[in-house]
Amino acid sequence: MSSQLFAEGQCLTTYSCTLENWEVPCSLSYYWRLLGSNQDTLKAWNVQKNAHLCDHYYPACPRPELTLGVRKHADPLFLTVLMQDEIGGLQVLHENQWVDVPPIRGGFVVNIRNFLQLSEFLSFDTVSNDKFKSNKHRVLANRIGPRISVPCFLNGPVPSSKLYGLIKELISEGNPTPYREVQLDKYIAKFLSTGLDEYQGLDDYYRGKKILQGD
Ligand SMILES: O=C(O)CCC(=O)C(=O)O
Ligand SMILES: [Fe+2]
Repeated sequence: MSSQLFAEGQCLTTYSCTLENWEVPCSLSYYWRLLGSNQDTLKAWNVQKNAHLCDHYYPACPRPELTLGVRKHADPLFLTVLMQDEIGGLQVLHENQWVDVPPIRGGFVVNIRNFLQLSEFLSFDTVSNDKFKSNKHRVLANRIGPRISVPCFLNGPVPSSKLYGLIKELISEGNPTPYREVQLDKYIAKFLSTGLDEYQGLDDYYRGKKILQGD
């Protein structure tokens, strides 16, 4: 029987309370501190305000070799905190190899998402950037199932035509960003209208490259 974790009554309630009390205030502040930015910018971007929980339900698959649970992708906005059940199947792309992310009871997976990578580009040199990058991941289909996972997406600002990218106090002449500013509504529209594994994320905003249609 799968998903014992989620069958234990209070699990989701506990999870969302934990996120509310711990994750949102702490983990984002932590990344923000690593950026060298102050908490006012974090508040100004409303990163902590716009989070949602999502349930993924992966039925048992009789021919897992023919398909995937979720195709390769990087999450688009700030941070994802994910609780997965004991079935497993999540993999992360590391040095061109797919590496299993085994479920750890009571543990969360934290994915850096593209927007946090963009912010990070504003504050560190290229070497540091490589350490603090949004990751590509996927989920394998499994004969055993169902598998359940519950990501909490910390989305940051509500999509609008406002431009994001430069954390002004972190920019200096010797530390320019390779990315143009991002208009969040266009960025999200492109994410939603593109196949997960075709989605180029921040590549569209890399300076010198042709950007979105109509830009
Ligand atoms: O189900 C999982 O473990 C990961 C799902 C995922 O990658 C996502 O929701 O963005
Ligand atoms: Fe994801």
